[in-house]
Amino acid sequence: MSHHIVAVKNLRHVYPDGTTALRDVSFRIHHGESVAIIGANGAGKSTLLLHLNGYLVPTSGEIQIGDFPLTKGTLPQIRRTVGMVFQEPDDQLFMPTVYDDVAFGPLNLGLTGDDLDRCVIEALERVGARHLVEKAPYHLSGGEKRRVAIATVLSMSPDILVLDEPTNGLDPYSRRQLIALLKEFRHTRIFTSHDLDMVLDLCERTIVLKDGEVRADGPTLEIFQDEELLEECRLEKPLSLQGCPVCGGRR
Ligand SMILES: Nc1ncnc2c1ncn2[C@@H]1O[C@H](COP(=O)(O)OP(=O)(O)OP(=O)(O)O)[C@@H](O)[C@H]1O
Repeated sequence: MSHHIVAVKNLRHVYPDGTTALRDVSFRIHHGESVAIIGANGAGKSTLLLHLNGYLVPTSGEIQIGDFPLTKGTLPQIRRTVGMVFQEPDDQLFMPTVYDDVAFGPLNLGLTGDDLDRCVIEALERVGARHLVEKAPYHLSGGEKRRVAIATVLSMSPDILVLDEPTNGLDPYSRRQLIALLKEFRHTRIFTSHDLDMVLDLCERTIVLKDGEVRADGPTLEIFQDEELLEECRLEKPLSLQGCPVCGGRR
């Protein structure tokens, strides 16, 4: 299914203040893959994700989503395919009620009436936020906002789900719920996270960014067992690989 491939070729991004956030990033992600993008603070993870549906424009290089190169002309099509959950839920929620926020995308696609209601409720139920439907987003707690932000994207039924730090601010129960939800999602998943146990649990493949470059790209377990690589990229092994006396340790 070529229409779900994400291909990034020689991507470079320089911010207007002269900061080079991405230097020469290339990779290909195929349909159904679950891929983590990890790296220390400032490695370029958010900058990279924001290119995947055109929120940032490359300084140079190319992005292809399925059969379409990402250009101004293909942007509407690509935004229907790639659902993006931002790092800050406040960047995603801007309507007076949770219902309106979750309905915004499907409404723009032409859904109305009972079909729209069903779509909104279903998306909220999937993230355990059905009870918040009438609330004002700015009254929600941080974790509730995050769940609703994810629902705004699920309501669009994207083929590719892109999430920036999805477990940030979630309590342990909600974190586990979210992991279960992401496991259920059968299409392509790409996300950044400092929650390396979640990465190990959810992603067969991990891309490590360092100073705006791909430093490693391969099977997640292999990456987490490469101590030199982790040290060089200022990363730590997931707790479950540290023989942690509290969590029992997998290895
Ligand atoms: N709008 C901006 N203008 C200038 N520089 C920026 C801007 N946004 C990010 N940067 C810089 O680009 C680099 C990469 O930032 P980015 O947010 O992509 O990193 P990150 O890997 O997502 O970090 P974190 O783990 O802290 O979220 C950093 O040096 C950052 O200071």
